[in-house]
Amino acid sequence: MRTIDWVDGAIELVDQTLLPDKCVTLRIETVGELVDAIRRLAVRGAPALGVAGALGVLLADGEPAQVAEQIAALRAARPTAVNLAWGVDQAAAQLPRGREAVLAAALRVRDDDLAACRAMGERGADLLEGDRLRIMTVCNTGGLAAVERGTALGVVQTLHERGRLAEVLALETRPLLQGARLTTWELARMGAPHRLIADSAGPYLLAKGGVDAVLIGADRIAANGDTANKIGSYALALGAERAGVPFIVVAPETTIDPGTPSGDQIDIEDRGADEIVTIRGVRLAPEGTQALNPAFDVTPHDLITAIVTDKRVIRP
Ligand SMILES: CSC[C@H]1O[C@H](OP(=O)(O)O)[C@H](O)[C@@H]1O
Repeated sequence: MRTIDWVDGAIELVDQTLLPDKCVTLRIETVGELVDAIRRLAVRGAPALGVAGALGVLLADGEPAQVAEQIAALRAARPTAVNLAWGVDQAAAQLPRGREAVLAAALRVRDDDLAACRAMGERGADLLEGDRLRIMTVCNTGGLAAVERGTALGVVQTLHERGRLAEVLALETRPLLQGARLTTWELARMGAPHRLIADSAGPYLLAKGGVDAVLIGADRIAANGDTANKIGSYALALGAERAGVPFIVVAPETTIDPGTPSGDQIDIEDRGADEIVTIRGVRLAPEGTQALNPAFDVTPHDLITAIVTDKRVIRP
């Protein structure tokens, strides 16, 4: 199943806001529809956003000034994952050469992601030692965060295919519950053993000794290795460091941003109070309760054991 693809002149993508209850494919035909899908996380995950950005350039239409405005809006739809802007730029750079050149560039971004995810799965599984591995992970980093297979959960899938996976402990990942809704759905489809845990249980279970490695994805890796990822990643990194458990980031080379010197310069998306004080439209906190909602945090490079990409393993 492909999370996102170019089909008969439009983007088709799985609407992840409806999972795990319904698997619905949306047909996206305008930049406005795509920006909306990105903003409400119908399509999400750094690699998938890179592909969405590249394919989205093909949807831009009108006078040159209108095309430029649409491309700028697409590029800025979410700030933290470097892949979105990178994907837009890969395709937009070909606009002077015509639509066929843009299409070729966008399809190359898609096809490169397919190859990258398979390579990361192999490289990550090769890096880990042991035949009955217990893996902890946060958010969703499977095929739903890419075109297929994904990053950290792609390593899990490869471990499972090799018969080396004992269990996955998946953090539910408040507030949008990518772990509870999406990672469990993907692990069940794989037939991989797993249990869901509350986010705050992660560091405690690491301290208890039930985890062989923490595998996470990334939205932007700064030049010094500081890594922005879903909120809760930093807490796991602290817990892993204290427990002596390897903390491994799995991300394609396209998530590394040499233009950002360190984690301090990464723009962390704040998604507003509603996602914190309500859940699926039901209010959790008293009317008028204020909230802080950083969607990502930054793990300093010195808490990261290794970064596995499609081309190499990077150690501090
Ligand atoms: C494979 S990278 C996926 C990455 O994106 C997620 O964020 P979001 O669900 O808000 O797009 C999370 O940070 C994952 O690690």
